[in-house]
Amino acid sequence: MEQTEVMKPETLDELIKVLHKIFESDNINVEEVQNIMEAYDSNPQEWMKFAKFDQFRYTRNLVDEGNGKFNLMILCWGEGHGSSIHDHTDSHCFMKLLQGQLKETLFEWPDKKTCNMVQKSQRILQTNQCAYINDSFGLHRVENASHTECSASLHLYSPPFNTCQTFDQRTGHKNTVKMTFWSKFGERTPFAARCVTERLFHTETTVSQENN
Ligand SMILES: N[C@@H](CS(=O)O)C(=O)O
Ligand SMILES: [Fe+2]
Repeated sequence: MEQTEVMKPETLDELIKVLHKIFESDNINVEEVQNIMEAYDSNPQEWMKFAKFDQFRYTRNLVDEGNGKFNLMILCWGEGHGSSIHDHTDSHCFMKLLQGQLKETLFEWPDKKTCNMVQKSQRILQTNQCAYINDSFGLHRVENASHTECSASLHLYSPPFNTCQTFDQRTGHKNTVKMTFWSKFGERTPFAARCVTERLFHTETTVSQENN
């Protein structure tokens, strides 16, 4: 696949511009995106306005809607926060560490008969590193294992999605989960809107609304 020369985005804005350009095409070169995201040296001054933490759970903060081609967001992980085991709804998922470390544990899809969840591998992602996953790699869980430091990561999902499946590690049972934003473009998502969404999802479907 054709790859434009690997350039180093000097700022987050520049990175976003390059990503827009790359995703104009329908053929995505995963390595190219990964390289470009990794080449950006995280500068907290540039992304601080998006990074809104919660005391209890990791938060998802929308940064850019990528002309409908991708969603770019900053996830904020307090000490000990983590996600459930989940899939990525047939999308590309790039995850670049902006601050701190994150532990990523990879799992096989549960066995159809036994429902067993098998752990494949585990790694620690360091600041500025960019990981990649899609459903063909399996499932993962991400955790900030630190008890003293928070972490922040920049995620790009293409195409964008707002539900995924989570899996119980012991039983392999899955749940469909709606994924919401804690903030959008630096502004906290209105409380009323969040409540309405929650009510709709709890009464009209059985989809639970939470981070995964
Ligand atoms: N995929 C997760 C974050 S992570 O644990 O990879 C999310 O978008 O909330
Ligand atoms: Fe994920």
